[in-house]
Formats: sequence, structure tokens, C-alpha cells
Amino acid sequence: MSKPLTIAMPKGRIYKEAAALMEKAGYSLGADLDDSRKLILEFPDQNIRVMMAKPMDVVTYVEYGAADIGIAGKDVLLEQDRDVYEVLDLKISPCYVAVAGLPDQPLSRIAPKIATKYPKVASDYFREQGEQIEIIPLNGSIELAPLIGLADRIVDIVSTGRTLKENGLVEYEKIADITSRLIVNPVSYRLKSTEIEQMVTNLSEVMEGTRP
Ligand SMILES: Nc1ncnc2c1ncn2[C@@H]1O[C@H](COP(=O)(O)OP(=O)(O)OP(=O)(O)O)[C@@H](O)[C@H]1O
Ligand SMILES: O=P(O)(O)OC[C@H]1O[C@H](OP(=O)(O)OP(=O)(O)O)[C@H](O)[C@@H]1O
Repeated sequence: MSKPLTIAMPKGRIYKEAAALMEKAGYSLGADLDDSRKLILEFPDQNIRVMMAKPMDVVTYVEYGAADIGIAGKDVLLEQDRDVYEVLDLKISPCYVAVAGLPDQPLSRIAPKIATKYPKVASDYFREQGEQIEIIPLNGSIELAPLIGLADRIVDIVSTGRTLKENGLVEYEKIADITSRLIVNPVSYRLKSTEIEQMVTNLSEVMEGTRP
């Protein structure tokens, strides 16, 4: 039998939706793998190996060929700009990246401070707007930054809008719509084309509702 197809799956909020999609496409990885502490799981009967990765790290495993395939948010792909093929929009875990801040605060001063865990996305966006900014890098609870005067704006994910609302913040501009994508290592795409193309076809059929 050929070497197993290695899939880097994102732990956390994307996992269950991604596993459900894979299940419908004929790959039974289990809905509760993310409850386990095990990081590499073998499915010899399906010739698949699963690596459980932090969502931000999935692209790294796929770029370096440690995994052939992965599932990653478009936010991560925009931020990291890595050498991987983005082959399919899985249309799961929808959200968007937006600029937000305290209400009625025009961005008037020179080099406003932007708090974010997406420094590249934020810099690219403000450069396109012709705006010089200073990035304040944070890893979470980004909404705190404008509340305590650390930043003039944040660039962060919005999903329900609840975090902004409960902290008295408003959205100024949407930067990009986000969903999760299937990504592939370029070398694996050539060497394991049959298995990978089969997976892409199966997943596409599930999304189009045409899978038997
Ligand atoms: N409300 C949301 N907040 C953040 N990410 C979301 C949201 N809704 C969907 N997503 C997607 O989920 C991914 C993040 O998943 P998750 O929050 O599990 O990882 P994380 O950012 O590493 O979390 P943490 O650092 O809190 O463990 C993002 O890349 C994005 O594509
Ligand atoms: O629009 P909402 O539905 O409220 O979702 C958006 C919030 O969810 C994410 O934070 P997360 O829960 O990952 O926590 P974090 O602040 O630790 O990153 C994101 O960074 C926002 O803060």
C-alpha cells in the first residue's frame, strides 16, 4: 500500500465542523479527536494519518511537507502568505476580519496604534489606505486594547459581533470575509495526486450536495 495521506487538522473551534465535512466525504476521523491529548492518529484502514495542530500552525506543517494536506482559516493564509496550494473553500467556520474601535473616534493622529494578532493583514490594509500605522502585537483579548487606551483601533475576527458589542466597540471597516480552506503541499500534490484529487472531488460533492 502507498504511504498514508497525512492531514493536519486544526484543533479548536474549526475541528468539529471540519471533521463532520470529512466524514460526509468518506473519511472517518472522529468528531471528538480534539478531546483527546493524542497528537498523531493513524487510520490504516483509510490509509490516513491525522496530525492535530494549532490552527495558526497548520500552514507550517503543510508548507514543510510534514503534512500533505491541511485545513486552515483564510485569515491564517492571508497572514502567513506561505508556499501552499489553496485548493478548496470548505465554507465552514465563517467569520470576517474587521477594523474596530471605540465609537466616534476619527483616526486623526499620526501613526495610530493598531492592536492585532494579524500584523500583516493589518499593515497591508492600512498601507492600501495610504495610512502610516504602528502595530501593537497581541495574542488574544484584542478588544481590551482600545478600552484601556493601548490602541486607537483593533484588527480582529468578528463572528457574531458579541465581543465588540459587550465591550462597547464598533466596527469601522470590514477587511476580508473568512472561511476555512483545504490546503495542499505542492510536492505532495504531484506525488499523491490520485488520493488528493479524490479527496478534493469528494469534498466538493459534499458541498454541492451531489455526493451519493
Ligand atoms: N469568532 C471567531 N474567532 C476567531 N476565529 C474564528 C471565529 N470564528 C471562526 N474562526 C476561525 O477559527 C480559527 C481560529 O480557531 P481557534 O479560535 O480554535 O484558534 P486559535 O486562534 O489558535 O485560538 P486560541 O489561541 O484561542 O486557542 C480562525 O483562524 C478562523 O478562521
Ligand atoms: O464576534 P464574536 O462572535 O464575539 O467573535 C469574535 C471574538 O472571538 C475571537 O476571540 P476568541 O474567542 O478566540 O478569544 P481570544 O480573544 O482569546 O482570541 C476573536 O478574537 C474575537 O475576540
